[in-house]
Amino acid sequence: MKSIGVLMTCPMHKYLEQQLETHFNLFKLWHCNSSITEFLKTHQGNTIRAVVGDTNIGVDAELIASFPNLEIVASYSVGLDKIDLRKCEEKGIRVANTPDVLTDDVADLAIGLILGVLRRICASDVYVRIGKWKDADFGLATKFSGKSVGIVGLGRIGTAIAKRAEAFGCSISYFSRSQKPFANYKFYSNIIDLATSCQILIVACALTEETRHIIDREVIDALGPKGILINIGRGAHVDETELVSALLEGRLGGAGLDVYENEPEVPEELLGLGNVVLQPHVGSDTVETSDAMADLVISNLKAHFSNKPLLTPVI
Ligand SMILES: O=CC(=O)O
Repeated sequence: MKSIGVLMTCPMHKYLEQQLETHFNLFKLWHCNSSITEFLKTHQGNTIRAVVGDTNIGVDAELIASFPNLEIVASYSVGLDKIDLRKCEEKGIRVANTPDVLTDDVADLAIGLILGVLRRICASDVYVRIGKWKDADFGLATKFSGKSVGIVGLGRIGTAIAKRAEAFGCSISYFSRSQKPFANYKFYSNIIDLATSCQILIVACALTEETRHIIDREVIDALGPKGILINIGRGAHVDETELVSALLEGRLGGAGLDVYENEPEVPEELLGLGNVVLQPHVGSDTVETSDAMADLVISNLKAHFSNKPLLTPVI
């Protein structure tokens, strides 16, 4: 497979890069200023038969049109929102992603964010480091155990979060397109009702046209001044302007965010808020999971180019 041209859209995990270099003829788009036009000045477009993208730079219509021999997109992500799936389907391009291997990590981080916001872990860490403990006790935080948790999207990650929250004695309810027969949790067909009924609302669904800004002013107000919003999905699930004003005006109790609408930009106003915990889109970024995701990308590519079924096919 050493002669098969594979294009990486941006730097990802070093191990993935090494593996791609070992098994394929790897091209790196960022060596051409991340510009396809630049790339095509020095390389033949028809050498590329596979593209590996991620949550930063995926595979859009321009890229698809530039590589006439493109056969497969193997995304180093579970999320598919940066891939033009319709175009891929139209052109008969296969698509694979990295589900399952990252579920635990993302669910762990969701719980970490809840604890971070409610127990004020980041603020109290700073309190100790800057020597304030010597002057006075830190003060009280908010209990997590036993709270009511609402989950938007009860897929693999949503279910893993639910299981973890159950272990904290939380009552679980969820909103999704349809009721899940396997789940023993209360189902809401209306997200406003879910937000009204829970204390912590967690966004864990895929980003699609239907779920863009699913967390709008109405949902935020339904969650209310004591409610906590956790987002480990995508920034665009939340109307960020509304989120910021709700936090500034005290209409929302707090937020734990791993994702933002214009990453890596984070609204300035959030940086000064003590009831907010911010992470730089690292839900699946552990050594173990990143290696497993990379292995899955390689296995999908090898399967495709050996005419075997993809391990985690999307299309
Ligand atoms: O956000 C992370 C992913 O989609 O894998």
